[in-house]
Amino acid sequence: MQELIIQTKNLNFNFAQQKVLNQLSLEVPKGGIYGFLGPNGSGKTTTIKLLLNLLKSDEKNIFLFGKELQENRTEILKKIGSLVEQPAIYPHLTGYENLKTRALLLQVSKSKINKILDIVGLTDAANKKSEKYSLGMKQRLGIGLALLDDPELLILDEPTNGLDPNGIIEIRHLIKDLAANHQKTIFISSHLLAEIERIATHVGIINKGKMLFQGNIHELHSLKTSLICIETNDNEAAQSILKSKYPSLSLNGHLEIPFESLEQMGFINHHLIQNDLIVYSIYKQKKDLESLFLDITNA
Ligand SMILES: Nc1ncnc2c1ncn2[C@@H]1O[C@H](COP(=O)(O)OP(=O)(O)OP(=O)(O)O)[C@@H](O)[C@H]1O
Repeated sequence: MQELIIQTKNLNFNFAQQKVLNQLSLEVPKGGIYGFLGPNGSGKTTTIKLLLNLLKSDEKNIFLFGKELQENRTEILKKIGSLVEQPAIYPHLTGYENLKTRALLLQVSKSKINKILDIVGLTDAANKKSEKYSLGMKQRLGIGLALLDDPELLILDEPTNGLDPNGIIEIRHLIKDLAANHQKTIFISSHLLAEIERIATHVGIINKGKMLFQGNIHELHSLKTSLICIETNDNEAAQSILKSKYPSLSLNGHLEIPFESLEQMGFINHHLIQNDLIVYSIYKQKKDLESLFLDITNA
């Protein structure tokens, strides 16, 4: 079995009377990029704060690097770099100076700074005041600060929030590079399925504090059912012709029928033509993850 870097076992958490996390069991394997997906208010930040011991759970059911968090707090937290909400950056200092200040605090050698600037793509902007940085550059500096102590695990809370497309692409490349070339395990939260789909090796989907799906990205993809989309010269007539054989058929501008086989597509095409309809198009379409996510979260 794969080594788990983060594991929670039926984690619960309340804010006053509000149940925010409900029996949440996370399993984050070593070396992966785990996308933690959920709509706003679903409990992602609360989970992250619990993992970082910024919030405390009474239950001893959070394990990092195979050890219980409360009893091994110092040892565990030393191996984690994080970016939660805004990066803690001094705006009047340059990128280099921000890293140097943190390096002094952590007693990390200054020689690491240039390497980190290179990893996060800020070498050219190293001597620019960080207040002049774009939001994406600030996020990358924040990740650079989190990397200073060479953590094994990086926890990033919605790092692409508010970024322009270019900024999002740069963070995406950085995260992939950190996992592939720097042996980091990365836990990243997001409310954007398309974003997570592009980078994650594993996915957990939560809603209202409950885990709805957890698995690797291939398992998520295989959940997607394909549809046959059909356009004809008279979709309503086509609907009544096909309805008895395909009761789950739906009409959304075009006809949609769950895909079974290529033979089935051929049969439908033939059947419609035999009934004097003109078939403009008939094609197989994979249900996109966005609609899958809606299906799961509305379940
Ligand atoms: N300090 C707090 N006191 C009381 N309730 C809180 C507190 N922090 C969060 N909550 C509530 O807990 C629930 C989960 O919030 P959380 O921030 O964990 O969600 P999230 O998935 O990270 O959402 P977002 O993407 O909007 O940050 C929400 O209903 C929120 O209002």
